[in-house]
Amino acid sequence: MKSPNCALTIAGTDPSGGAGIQADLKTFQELKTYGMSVITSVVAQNTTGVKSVHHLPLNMLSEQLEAVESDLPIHAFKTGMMADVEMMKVIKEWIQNVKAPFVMDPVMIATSGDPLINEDARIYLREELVPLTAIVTPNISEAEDLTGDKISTHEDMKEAAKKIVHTLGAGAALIKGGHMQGQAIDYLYDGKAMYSFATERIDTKNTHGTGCTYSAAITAYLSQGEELHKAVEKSKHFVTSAIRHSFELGKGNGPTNHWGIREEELTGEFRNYS
Ligand SMILES: Nc1ncnc2c1ncn2[C@@H]1O[C@H](COP(=O)(O)OP(=O)(O)OP(=O)(O)O)[C@@H](O)[C@H]1O
Ligand SMILES: Cc1ncc(COP(=O)(O)O)c(N)n1
Repeated sequence: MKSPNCALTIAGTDPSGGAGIQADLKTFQELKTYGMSVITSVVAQNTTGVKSVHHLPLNMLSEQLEAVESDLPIHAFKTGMMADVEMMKVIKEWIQNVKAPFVMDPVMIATSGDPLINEDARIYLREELVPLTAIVTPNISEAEDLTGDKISTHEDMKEAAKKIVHTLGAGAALIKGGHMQGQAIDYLYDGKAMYSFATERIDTKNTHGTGCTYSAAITAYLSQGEELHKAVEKSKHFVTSAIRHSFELGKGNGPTNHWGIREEELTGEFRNYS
């Protein structure tokens, strides 16, 4: 059998299975991508919020990265929760030797409102890691944090995407509009063109892990050699299906359904995107 495309996630955990490493691996699997994972922090969390966090020792982080990289191919990788500057320094050093597209989900705050990264780390992430990315995928508040500009309109979202590429040095920026009013519209700017991806807003509170799932899907498609804007288009489709078929599980914001896209294939429910 031919060897598969391989994707790696470097992120924190979610024992309730909807976000973090667990969401990433489920997404890779659904998209026929061999999934690998390096854990940064063990997070005691569920659909209602974060209870406590344990950061792995730095040597365990670098040894996990080395274990994967020295033995298996990495066709694309993503980062999620990286809680402090020391961890980011280890990851940055490792990235210098890896020739694969880097997808950064600049995780700062969980859907529940709990912070997942400290203040110094936000600055390091912006100045040292964003310039290494193929694409960075902030939601509105993360884009505001990265650019220092308030975002109230769709024009503001597009300006933020341009600033993240031209001023901060990202390869591309995808600004996610899940927290805006009206349709769920995301903007992708790759340094040349601006693309928009729009879907209807699904009336649900069960959006735990949408950001993780979306960026993991982009990573999976890039590992398959898909062009960036096509990878985002297909991933938007994937995450929308996951939200549309999300689960009423737990007492808070329930998780998305990583096999939602399969439900739609079965029922022929595909939607169009622009
Ligand atoms: N209710 C919804 N209906 C349809 N699409 C949605 C909805 N909420 C979010 N999305 C979409 O889900 C994706 C994730 O966007 P969002 O802005 O929620 O990211 P995030 O804030 O990182 O995720 P999270 O809310 O899990 O932290 C985007 O494509 C967004 O447009
Ligand atoms: C370990 C970890 N990483 C990221 C998130 C963000 O998840 P969400 O997509 O719900 O904001 C999370 N809750 N936990």
